[in-house]
Amino acid sequence: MTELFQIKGYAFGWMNVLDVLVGIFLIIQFYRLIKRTLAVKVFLGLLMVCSVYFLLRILQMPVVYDMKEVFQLYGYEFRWLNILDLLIVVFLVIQLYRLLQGSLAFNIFVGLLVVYAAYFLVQALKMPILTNILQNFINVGIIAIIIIFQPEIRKFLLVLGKKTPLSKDSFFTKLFLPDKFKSYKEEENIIDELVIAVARMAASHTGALIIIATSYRVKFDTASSITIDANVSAKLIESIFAKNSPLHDGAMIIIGNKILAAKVILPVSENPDLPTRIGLRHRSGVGITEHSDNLAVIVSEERGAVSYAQDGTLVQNVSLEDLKIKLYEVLIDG
Ligand SMILES: Nc1ncnc2c1ncn2[C@@H]1O[C@H](COP(=O)(O)OP(=O)(O)OP(=O)(O)O)[C@@H](O)[C@H]1O
Repeated sequence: MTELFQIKGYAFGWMNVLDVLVGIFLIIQFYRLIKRTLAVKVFLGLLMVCSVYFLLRILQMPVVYDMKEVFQLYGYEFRWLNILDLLIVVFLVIQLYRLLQGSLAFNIFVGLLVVYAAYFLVQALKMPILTNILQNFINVGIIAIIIIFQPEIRKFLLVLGKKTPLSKDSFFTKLFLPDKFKSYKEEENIIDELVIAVARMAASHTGALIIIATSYRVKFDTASSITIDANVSAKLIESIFAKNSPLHDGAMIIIGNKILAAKVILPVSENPDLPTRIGLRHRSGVGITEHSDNLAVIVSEERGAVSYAQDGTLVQNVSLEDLKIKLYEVLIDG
């Protein structure tokens, strides 16, 4: 095939262009296929990691790499890219620490770091047998890490995916996906109705557990639940959670603009770091958010306080204003 153009010594032909176009087409098709599911957040997270990876690869191209040194320290030369590299690594380690903090995986993470440190130590001390053993351990360790940290890796990619340029209000989305740039009247109405209901239930100490599911594939036990399938309205929410209502026990699931079900039994969180005084309503609210990007809104019957749970973290005693901001973040910015 004839050569079309050259970039930094690389020749590009028609096939390369076709290759890129087919690649882009497949990515767009795949995105459209999964855009209403939770997987889209993971996919966007992966896309972001890949983009950063390619960016870093490109930055290491000789032309860029030959930039002038910044300074010298004990005979080592430091370049701008070394500093950027270091900053990115520090940022990632901090993010990883924040993500794992408080979970069982954190101890495993520290254990793995110790193995790594030991490996570098025995290597520096030129102890071949130990070096070999630890090296093999580390090689297998990569697969072990993926298996052990599967929920955390998923959560990490979800967090990244939420902040990608494809978020609803990003410049990129407005420019290239104008159908997403619509008015959010319906979502704003849902938020208003929810906040009104929560305010009234908190004032009357009516216990409530509302799950706002952002993915259509929310999994819950349907055997015990009652299907509602009605528009979200403050009055309906209040009547469901009213103390003498036969539907008040358990959680309510909201998906899109519909109250999908009530009386739902959710998985209870087993996180030992949750405050000991909280009961099952709060624990099950946290439980449903641990491996999904649902938001749980909880009104305490005992204290009349409002809390929400997201990504397995419980935020207690939030004001109605804070709740509204969180709902905007989940339903509109998400
Ligand atoms: N697994 C579950 N899934 C959904 N809802 C649950 C679950 N377990 C308990 N609940 C709800 O929580 C209620 C019991 O709340 P409990 O007093 O144990 O929790 P709490 O967190 O202390 O809340 P409160 O502050 O309102 O008392 C039950 O009546 C039921 O409605």
